[in-house]
Amino acid sequence: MARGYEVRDALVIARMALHQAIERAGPVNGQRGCPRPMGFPNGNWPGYRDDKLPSALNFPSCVSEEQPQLGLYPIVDRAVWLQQLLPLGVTTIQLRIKDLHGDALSDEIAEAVRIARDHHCRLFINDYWQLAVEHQAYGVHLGQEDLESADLKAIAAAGLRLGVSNHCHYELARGLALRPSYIAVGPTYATQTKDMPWVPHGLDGLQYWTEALADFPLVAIAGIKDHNIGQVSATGVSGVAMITAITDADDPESVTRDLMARMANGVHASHG
Ligand SMILES: Cc1ncc(COP(=O)(O)OP(=O)(O)O)c(N)n1
Ligand SMILES: Cc1ncsc1CCOP(=O)(O)O
Repeated sequence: MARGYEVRDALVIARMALHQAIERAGPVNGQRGCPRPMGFPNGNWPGYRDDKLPSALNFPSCVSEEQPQLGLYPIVDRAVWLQQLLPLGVTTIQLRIKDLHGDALSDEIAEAVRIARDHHCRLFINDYWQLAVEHQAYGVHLGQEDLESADLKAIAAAGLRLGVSNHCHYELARGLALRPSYIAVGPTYATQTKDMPWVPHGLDGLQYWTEALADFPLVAIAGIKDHNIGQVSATGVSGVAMITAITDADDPESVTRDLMARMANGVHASHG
């Protein structure tokens, strides 16, 4: 807490530190049981039990030998974007609709699922998990506050993948307990696209998450653009999610090609 963490984060970090110290404890100078000096804990996540959430549902993996990374992960609000972006080689995309209801919403999701299937693209539906299940989308993306209202068991039983948003140690302990298919962490940088009451983690923060969450495909989000995607990618994240860098571009197709190239080349291309 002296470092400015909230109480819940501080408790998670303290548990990680304690368990990591115990795990690393060993003979020092012939004396047994002395904890080895260590820095900030980057593993030994505490098990988190929440009466309102099921645990360890083991959602299917979203990476495979053929598609080992999530890659560039555009987030769009209409199926027509999939028609435009998937032929370019985008292999992961999210449909995040905030302004449709009823049949219009359902039709838009059905259309996106159809296009994604034709292109063998991993389509995650934001929030609308029932419609994602109904139309057999590839996966669902949920925020922390959505986790309690969604029927996570039904999503898992239908074989859909799950991605979860996380912003801090406490949320990660909670999110990890579900064994989701990927873990999104952010904000990496400041963004105007969504109100975020969190201090941006920056590249150092993101690098820390990649070490602390080495077993999970990680997705970075917020404020990621052409000038920083190379460095973001070089931290070792599996996916790089973005909205406005693509959707506000004058030429979204050319920008998407450029972003994919910069991602593939890692930090080298970001200086180009
Ligand atoms: C990849 C990815 N990461 C984070 C979010 C944000 O999701 P959520 O917290 O549910 O907020 P809204 O998107 O519903 O505003 C995301 N959609 N995708
Ligand atoms: C939906 C969402 N969740 C966390 S940040 C964000 C918006 C990211 O948008 P941008 O890529 O334009 O910064």
